[in-house]
Amino acid sequence: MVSIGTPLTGTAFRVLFCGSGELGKEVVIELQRLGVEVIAVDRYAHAPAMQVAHRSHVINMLDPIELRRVIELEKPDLVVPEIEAIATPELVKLEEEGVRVIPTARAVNLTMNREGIRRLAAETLSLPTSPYRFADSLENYRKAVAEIGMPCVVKPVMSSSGKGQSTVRSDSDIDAAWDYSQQGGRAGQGRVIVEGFVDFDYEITLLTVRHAGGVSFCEPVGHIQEDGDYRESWQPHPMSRKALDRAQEIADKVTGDLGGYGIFGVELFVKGDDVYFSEVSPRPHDTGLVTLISQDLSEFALHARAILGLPIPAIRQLGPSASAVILPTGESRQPTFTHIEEALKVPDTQLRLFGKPEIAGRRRMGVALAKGEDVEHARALAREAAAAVKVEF
Ligand SMILES: Nc1ncnc2c1ncn2[C@@H]1O[C@H](COP(=O)(O)OP(=O)(O)OP(=O)(O)O)[C@@H](O)[C@H]1O
Ligand SMILES: NCC(=O)N[C@@H]1O[C@H](COP(=O)([O-])[O-])[C@@H](O)[C@H]1O
Ligand SMILES: [Mg+2]
Repeated sequence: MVSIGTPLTGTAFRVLFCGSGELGKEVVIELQRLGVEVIAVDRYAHAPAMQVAHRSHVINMLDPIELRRVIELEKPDLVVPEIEAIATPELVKLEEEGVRVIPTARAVNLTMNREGIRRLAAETLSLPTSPYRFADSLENYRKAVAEIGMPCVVKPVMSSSGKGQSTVRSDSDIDAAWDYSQQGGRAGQGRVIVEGFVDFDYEITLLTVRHAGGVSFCEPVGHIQEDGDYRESWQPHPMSRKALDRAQEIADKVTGDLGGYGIFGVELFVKGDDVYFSEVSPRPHDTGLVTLISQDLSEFALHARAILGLPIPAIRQLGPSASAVILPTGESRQPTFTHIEEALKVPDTQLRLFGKPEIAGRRRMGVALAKGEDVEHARALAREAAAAVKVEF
């Protein structure tokens, strides 16, 4: 039996977030609705999820000592990783000592490093992936590129949202891609993955939720990425029965191995009826922001329910829907958003402004959401709404 006490008292059910960005913010809101006490942690103050949590801590989450200190101080019922950049081996130790990590410390540790999850998927679970090599010196990297062939995609093993990622199309790109990867990694320099370029027809995120009642899949989320970072997503993405079956099989296998309760974003490339595993987030996925408008239970609500051990008897898809990011470039510690009236004048359009306290360069600050007559219509409305919002620095 699940029991939830009263926040800020001795009976509270307490959840601690490692990472407090826009994805965590929506999960925190869902947990608040269920009367859960929430503690938000991140590397900087006033992060989005901190603004809706009961309290927060600012620490270097890559430092195992600081991470342990905060978890031992707060003694949460659940620790919910929200980003990859955490001292995950320390979470493995803490789990052995009885701390509950969502979905499992092993899942979080394996997926924070591309090498862990890629070897698990391709070598242990025999799932189809792009060909790949790992390298940690310029010399080995050049060898890896020669073996994989061009075009190929180079990524730091520890990075996300496309940071440090580039595609090598000709000899003249080779050294530049290495240099770029050495600047873009999040935790330490060096190791990269070189992946054969998959010439896919389309790519999807298959949101997969593992919960007390079993495994449920959301309708496939289609998306477009630029520079390795998401720009637009939509749901449902049309797929052949065969490709969808294959996608669900892959998602079931990989999330089954990672284990635990929660939502997973399984990233897949599809060519004809062939499906290739790319990577998986053991947490809500940015492309899944579309579910804020496209489903009765968003991926964030599903995560909240699953981690609490609550039932998910059905997930209702509400029709063709899309999201488009608000991704300005500028410098400010107090950006202002205007022309919001423009963005919201169309029926079935919504906006999320994340409330990030600073922008230095390019940063995702919000997202526009829309429903339409079909996916193309919804995409056009979401793009228009996102473009209408002006940011003043
Ligand atoms: N091997 C590949 N072949 C073709 N395209 C690729 C390949 N690897 C990555 N891409 C493209 O780059 C995008 C980002 O790649 P990937 O998901 O590995 O990066 P990421 O930094 O983990 O991004 P995120 O954190 O947003 O998931 C993919 O969604 C896809 O569009
Ligand atoms: N693809 C992963 C992803 O979208 N993660 C989301 O972005 C935040 C970091 O944003 P920031 O870089 O603007 O601080 C993370 O905290 C998470 O919510
Ligand atoms: Mg990805």
